[in-house]
Amino acid sequence: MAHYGDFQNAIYGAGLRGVVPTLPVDFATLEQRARAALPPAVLSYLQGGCGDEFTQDENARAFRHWGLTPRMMVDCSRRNLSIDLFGMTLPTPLFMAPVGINGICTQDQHGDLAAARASAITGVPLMASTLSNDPLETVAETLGDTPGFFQLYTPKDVGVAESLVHRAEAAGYKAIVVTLDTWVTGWRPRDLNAANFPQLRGHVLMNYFSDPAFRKLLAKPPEEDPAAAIGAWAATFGRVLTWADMPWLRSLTKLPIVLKGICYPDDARRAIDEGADGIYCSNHGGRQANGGIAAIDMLPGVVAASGSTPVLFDSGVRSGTDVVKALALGATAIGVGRPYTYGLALDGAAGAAHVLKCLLAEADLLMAVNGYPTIADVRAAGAVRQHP
Ligand SMILES: Cc1cc2nc3c(=O)[nH]c(=O)nc-3n(C[C@H](O)[C@H](O)[C@H](O)COP(=O)(O)O)c2cc1C
Ligand SMILES: O=C(O)C(=O)c1ccccc1
Repeated sequence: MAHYGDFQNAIYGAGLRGVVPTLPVDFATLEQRARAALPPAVLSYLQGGCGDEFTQDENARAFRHWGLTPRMMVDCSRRNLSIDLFGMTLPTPLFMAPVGINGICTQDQHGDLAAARASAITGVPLMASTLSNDPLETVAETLGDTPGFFQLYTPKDVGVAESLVHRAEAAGYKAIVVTLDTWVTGWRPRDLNAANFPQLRGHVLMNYFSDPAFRKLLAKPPEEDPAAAIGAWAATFGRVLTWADMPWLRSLTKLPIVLKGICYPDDARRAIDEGADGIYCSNHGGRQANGGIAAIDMLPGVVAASGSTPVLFDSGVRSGTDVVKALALGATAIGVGRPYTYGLALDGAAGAAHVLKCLLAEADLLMAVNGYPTIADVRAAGAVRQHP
């Protein structure tokens, strides 16, 4: 039986033939390489966060104060990393978080398709962002047999919102993930100092420009008057959602609805009462609000409040060890953002797939050494808060 950890043997084996990995296997070196390779405007948008980036830094740092407990004399010669989510069995708990700038992270400007190919290669689901350089239908086709999820930025215009959801359902996505924390952009000094916001330069707006309901809002098609189309996008981009919108959202689709950005137990309980099928505990990687608590420290409370409803998690996951820790704290599935996008920027689909394989190999080997043959065992072992 093949294991994700076998990637390690493959690397050492290649070393015997004088071949070392083209991309690093750790996040710090990967980020360093991406810093050198990316155009400054893309890098600052991708790497930066809100305010002085306290929350962003805390997201990653806080994983350090959670510790795992090894269990010995357990037969871990076979590991099963699979999880059940929304009636599907997925091979691993990992997924690619929605990153609305994937499109411009590859030189061909089709980074969304490269991310989808990485998903097809690895079996790690992609949560496709509303912000994309390729229409959601083309992204869905590129996923192959790997299930995908669609992340919705809910437009103010009801017709465009409904059209996006219906298109996602028709294209075969398995859930609609509604992002709650980004109807307005957080204060991002790196981008502000460079006066750079990619969407306002016309990037990653193809889901809107290809949408029949959006096109009806325009006097001329986007191909003829891009500036007016960008203006129409900016005008409709961010609907302020409240609980009163839940019946409407529910009425749009039979697909599971996941609410992204829930970090507080009462909000998780309310979301479930209002009909959400999944809770997504995330602080948007520290890009939206500064001054908050690290997302991983909010996870246990959200899990406790969510009962049997699945809890997806992201923000600050940088290694396979982080993946296992988030599982131990009760998350059902773990999203990763910047790390795979750096891989994408450095080597397209192969680069993103490399990053995902490294995360899975490290997680699998940690489970092997620590005596956790399944994800249920990881959860049962839990994680201990060790020091501040
Ligand atoms: C450049 C960039 C663009 C993002 N775009 C979106 C998006 O379009 N939709 C969304 O819901 N979240 C978006 N996010 C947030 C991610 O889905 C995720 O919550 C975050 O990146 C997780 O943190 P990490 O980068 O520390 O892994 C974006 C994040 C980054 C870094
Ligand atoms: O950059 C982001 O994190 C993001 O998702 C976004 C998208 C549109 C407007 C503001 C932020």
